[in-house]
Amino acid sequence: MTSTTSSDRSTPATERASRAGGRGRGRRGGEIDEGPRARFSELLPYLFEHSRILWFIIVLSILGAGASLAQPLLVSQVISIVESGDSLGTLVWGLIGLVVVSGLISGYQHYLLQRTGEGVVLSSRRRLVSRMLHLPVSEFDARRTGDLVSRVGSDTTLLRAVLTQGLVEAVGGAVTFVGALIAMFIIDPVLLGLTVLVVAVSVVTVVLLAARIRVASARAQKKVGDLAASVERAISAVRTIRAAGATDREIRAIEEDATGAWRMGISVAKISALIVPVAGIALQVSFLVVLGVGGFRVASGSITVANLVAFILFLFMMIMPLGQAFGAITATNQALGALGRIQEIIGLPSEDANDAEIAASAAAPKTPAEAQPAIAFDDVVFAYATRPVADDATGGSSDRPPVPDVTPESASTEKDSTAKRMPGDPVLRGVSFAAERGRRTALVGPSGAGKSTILGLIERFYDPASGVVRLDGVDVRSMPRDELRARIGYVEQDAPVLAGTIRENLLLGNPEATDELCIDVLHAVNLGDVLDRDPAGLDAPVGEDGIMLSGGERQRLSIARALVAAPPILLLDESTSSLDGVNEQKMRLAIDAVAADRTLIVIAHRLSTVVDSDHIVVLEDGRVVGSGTHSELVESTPLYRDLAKHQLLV
Ligand SMILES: Nc1ncnc2c1ncn2[C@@H]1O[C@H](COP(=O)(O)OP(=O)(O)OP(=O)(O)O)[C@@H](O)[C@H]1O
Repeated sequence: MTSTTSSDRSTPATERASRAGGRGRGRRGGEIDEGPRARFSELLPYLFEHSRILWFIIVLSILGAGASLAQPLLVSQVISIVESGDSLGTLVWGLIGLVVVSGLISGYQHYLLQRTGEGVVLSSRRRLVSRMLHLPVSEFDARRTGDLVSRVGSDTTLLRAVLTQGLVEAVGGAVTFVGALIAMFIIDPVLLGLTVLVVAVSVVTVVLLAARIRVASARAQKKVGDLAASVERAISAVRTIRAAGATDREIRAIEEDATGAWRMGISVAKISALIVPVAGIALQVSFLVVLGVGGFRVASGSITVANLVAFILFLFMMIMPLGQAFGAITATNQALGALGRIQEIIGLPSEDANDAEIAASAAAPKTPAEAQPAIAFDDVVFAYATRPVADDATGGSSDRPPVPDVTPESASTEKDSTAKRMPGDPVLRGVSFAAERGRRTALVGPSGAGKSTILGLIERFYDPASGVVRLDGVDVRSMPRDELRARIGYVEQDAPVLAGTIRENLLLGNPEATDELCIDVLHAVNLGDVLDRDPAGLDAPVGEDGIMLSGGERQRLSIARALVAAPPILLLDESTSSLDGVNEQKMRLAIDAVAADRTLIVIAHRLSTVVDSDHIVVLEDGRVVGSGTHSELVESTPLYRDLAKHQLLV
């Protein structure tokens, strides 16, 4: 493992790189692109999921439109009857009834739309989260956690607006619009001609502005992602930041991101502020034109007063849906901006996308499983994929991270072990070793030698560029990942304790585990006393990141979590953090208990943990430079001898 802090460990490589280069994109003035964009057709599947209810809402809005359209006709009749001095009879009641019915329809429709909007948000979140948690681990190396969280929390909510702010209502609005247009044509085609002229100008303006809304909205969402990433970074490292006296600097940096988000939000607001009054202005200008010209036409006897009133009411009805349509255009464009960010993740291949292909090319076992070591590495070469920081800086691109072109030849090129490794250079360069079944194998070597990477390849977080990793003689690439991982317990270096209770942590890998098993395992790793501390026992909370436990307890709880699943093979990446004598002793006893009946591969930073291992593999700069028992290695391997000397073991 590299000597990073635990908070660094949990943050992707490109973020670390971008921090080093000046804290990322928001700071590099001017280079903001609008990121991924979605097409309208990509939005449709989300709407089609609710097609039944949407059809029902459309029918309701057509009914509502009919009820609204009937009102001016009734009003016109009322005026004519009043003018002729006849009795109004039931006409007024009919009018009142119509107003009530259209109010009820619109209220119910509004509720259904909100509900369906929430449904769209829910399904987009489901798809996004399900894909996100199945992405290859390398994707998380290259993306910012806060930005991913913001896609789930914030971008998805913009999809709701498509429904609640118009798209479906616009369908009913279209009926009202067309109905009003026809009625106005019948009443007075000349007045209608003038009205259409005014309205056409406003429609063209809105269409031109709409495209800019989408771009501005996508930028705004991306800025919100930046903000979330910065906040996540500051909160996850809050202690380090406080201790370093960097709180105010972090606040300023976050404020910069918040201001960036605000600025983009203002851009959206400015464009929509242009769109919203366009409908109002269209209404006012057409109203004035109709009133002025209509007055003349009434005076000249071309139309009656009752018809002019009906025309004006229809005019309102025609303009109102236009406002809805403008709202729908704005909301849809905003949603498409957000959908681009959602689809970017959903469109990424999942971890197991190419598994069938890879499995077909995997090496077949040559000897029966029983005769094979539990884990074997055969001339394994591996390099981490590189992704330019700029990509991350634009919120990540949908391109796959470039896979480095590593060949066994390039990997075996003799290199000074002190030479600086460049991104994309192999981290493992022809590693071969075997971990025998039921034995304890230790991996030791300087920081950055590639020890944790080896465990990552066993778990298939990554696949080798060449060479084979075998489990019981079978190429791990030919096994379903679930099956592979079910046979292996993995305790990461500084393994995270999940916020929640002790029980929730223990049941992570085995939800069926009984309380007895959990308690036994806690005792096995010397954690029995945490149960006595809180009357809640297994249900005692551990705090965010296990903050209510000591460093040593957190490590042992992580081991206990792996043990509850009773894996035949356990990979243990010992923490680099120093433990006091008592804790180290407890840790050693825990490892002994763990090793008793299973294959254990342990990465040891303290040689004292591994001197009595059955087999020790010494790594340096991605190569195996020695293997054997402690006493053999002290004799045969200078690097091991030095390490042992440093740690006062010889
Ligand atoms: N996710 C990653 N993306 C890119 N490079 C990585 C990643 N993880 C590790 N590396 C690099 O690979 C090299 C080997 O790292 P690894 O963590 O395997 O070393 P290690 O021997 O376990 O170190 P340590 O003893 O400090 O934990 C290091 O140079 C490290 O910077």
